[in-house]
Amino acid sequence: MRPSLLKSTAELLRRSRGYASSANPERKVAILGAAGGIGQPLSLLMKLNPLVSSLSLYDIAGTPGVAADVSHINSPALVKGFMGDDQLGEALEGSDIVIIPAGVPRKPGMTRDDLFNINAGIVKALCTAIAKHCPNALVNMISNPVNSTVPIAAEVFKKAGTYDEKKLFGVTTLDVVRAKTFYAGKAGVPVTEVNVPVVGGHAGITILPLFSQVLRPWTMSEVSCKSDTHDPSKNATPASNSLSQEDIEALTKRTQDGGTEVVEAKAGKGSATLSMAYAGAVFADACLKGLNGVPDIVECSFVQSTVTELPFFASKVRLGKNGVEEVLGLGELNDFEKKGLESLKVELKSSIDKGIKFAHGS
Ligand SMILES: NC(=O)c1ccc[n+]([C@@H]2O[C@H](COP(=O)([O-])OP(=O)(O)OC[C@H]3O[C@@H](n4cnc5c(N)ncnc54)[C@H](O)[C@@H]3O)[C@@H](O)[C@H]2O)c1
Ligand SMILES: O=C(O)C[C@H](O)C(=O)O
Repeated sequence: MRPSLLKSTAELLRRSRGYASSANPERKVAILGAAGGIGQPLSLLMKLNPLVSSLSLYDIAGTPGVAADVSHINSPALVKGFMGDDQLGEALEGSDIVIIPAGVPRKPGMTRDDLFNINAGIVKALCTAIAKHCPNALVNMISNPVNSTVPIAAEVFKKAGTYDEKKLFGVTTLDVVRAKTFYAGKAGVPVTEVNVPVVGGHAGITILPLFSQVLRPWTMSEVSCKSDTHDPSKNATPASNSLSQEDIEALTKRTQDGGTEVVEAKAGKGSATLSMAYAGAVFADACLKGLNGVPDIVECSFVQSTVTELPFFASKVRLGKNGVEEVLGLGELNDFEKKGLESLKVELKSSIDKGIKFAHGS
């Protein structure tokens, strides 16, 4: 059979089996770094997402095995593996969302910035290919240091003439996942009744959880892989008043050091992979829902921003058909949070500047 006929037959089959509709159109998701510690469980979770019709798994090695394995799962997404530079273009072609967990992870004693020298080049090369092969895709950047890799991506896209600030996201969902879990554990409240905006960036003190705004989920109907629907009328739960300032300060530090806690526990075998895959899948699911026109999808993300004087900043973002629909403000901060906000700006600015400088080749 001719390849074009094969393709249209497969598409017809999928549609006739009810996998795509006008509300849930065909969606292609590409994962770059799919054979890695995050990439593999993330590939599994995206294969389970019913909004994905085509899943493209790319890495420099190991993807044929991962793709063959994941492809046997009886969910709708058609899985294809791609390996090496020669196949990157095909992997990206037609993608609606590109998720990037490619790059090296930390070992004990390292900061995320210590990864810059290797990961900056990887991200620059991958984003150059995205600009060429799927310039309209939403990009979910996981590779560290996120505070620098997102500005690198922006500069690469600007140079290629494809930059759209609505379509570039630093994935900071794991900070939110941790803040919710740690808060619920300490306050003794069900984790499903907790939501914590985490703002700033994704490294050390640049991670600022706003525990004064501990909210009931924004009408989250299910916990797993569901993004939150924002309802500003739902305000602080009584639980937000139940912890002492000392507890809140300890929870803030634990959230900021959450990545290091995992790096040390893994003792040289990498950083968070499973919780990150979960967080990455939650964020990608939110992006897919936004693209599909589901209203009021809100997640925290590190995006181009005017919330502060810094060009990129993580805060709550409303997602829509074009990516970022609205960057939401910080809300009211208490004195502790105001101090945290001022202290993080110097480090965050320096990481952003470092990324921009690298992208310009200086
Ligand atoms: N944003 C976050 O919250 C967060 C959380 C955890 C980890 N991370 C970061 O994610 C990255 C990946 O972590 P991991 O634990 O999966 O690492 P890993 O080493 O297990 O996997 C990385 C994968 O990237 C692949 N890779 C390397 N260069 C590539 C290229 N040019 N193109 C495509 N693939 C390439 C490798 O072959 C490997 O399979 C690290 O930078 C880590 O710091 C971010
Ligand atoms: O801590 C790391 O190096 C990985 C990641 O950024 C995390 O927060 O777990």
